[in-house]
Amino acid sequence: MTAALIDGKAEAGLLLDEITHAVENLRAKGQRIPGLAVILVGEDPASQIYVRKKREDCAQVGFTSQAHLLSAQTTQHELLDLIDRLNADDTVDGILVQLPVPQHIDTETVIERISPTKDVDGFHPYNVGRLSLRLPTLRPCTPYGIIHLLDRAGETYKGRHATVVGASNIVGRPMALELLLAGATVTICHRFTRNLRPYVESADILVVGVGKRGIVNSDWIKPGATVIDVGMHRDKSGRVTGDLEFATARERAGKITPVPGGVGPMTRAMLLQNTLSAYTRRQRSPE
Ligand SMILES: Nc1nc2c(c(=O)[nH]1)N[C@@H](CN(C=O)c1ccc(C(=O)N[C@@H](CCC(=O)O)C(=O)O)cc1)CN2
Ligand SMILES: [Mg+2]
Repeated sequence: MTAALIDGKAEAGLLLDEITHAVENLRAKGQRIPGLAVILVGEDPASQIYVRKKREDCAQVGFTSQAHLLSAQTTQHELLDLIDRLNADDTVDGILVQLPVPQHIDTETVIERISPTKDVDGFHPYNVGRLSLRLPTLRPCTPYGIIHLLDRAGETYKGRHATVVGASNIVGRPMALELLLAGATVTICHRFTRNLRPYVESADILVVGVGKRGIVNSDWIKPGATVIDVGMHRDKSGRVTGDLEFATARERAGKITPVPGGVGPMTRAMLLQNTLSAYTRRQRSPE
């Protein structure tokens, strides 16, 4: 069997078209346009590229955007001050701090400073708590994008076993909450899981977001399973690959996301979707 490809790039493009259309409608009615503020601390080259792409995405759909590119020496106090100003700025609907931040800054303190109503990354404990209580509001972009891709691929959840490998705050944990919300029976595997193999072998839906190649063996994939690879690795020649050995995984799976062109583009699209949702909520009930 050769798995059908889940085309994240194409799906993201469709969603961006819908958002563009929504912005055109707002413009036609003379209403305010949604705005995103992106903060980058330091000069990490990959983060610089992601921030630039996020601003290009905003321009494409017609959102306003501001970039705050701060030096690596920025103090936590200065960063929190900026977040306070953006929280109070009525033209800003979404605020995101590109991760990782430098060592001297505490990630959790920064995330908690962002108003939950503007937390378009969906990382604030308020928004993660709401997701865990089946009251999703602003949802972490990568898992939300994966659910979008699974839904569009006709996936069903009730009575199905979903295994999530990796328990990070950005991917694994919220992914498990999303799959639970959708009705799947969910297993989360992490660094203390002794024997990964049986959990992978029994997964109807497998999400791998470990950040390392070779942890999950593609030979373990249940024939016909739906496989989502969240990993992203760049080799010396610049080639981008996922956590899984793709050729073998594709021979076993029923449906599979490629890397690049799977989860990544959908993550970016969901950020815009969240910004539009934050805008709509704030228009309805401004603070
Ligand atoms: N504040 C946040 N920080 C980080 C997040 C996040 O969601 N919010 N996620 C990652 C980085 N990231 C977005 O910020 C991101 C990374 C990669 C892609 C992507 O589209 N990847 C492409 C391949 C890229 C390439 O070819 O260079 C793909 O998979 O097709 C999107 C978003 C950590 N930080
Ligand atoms: Mg830190």
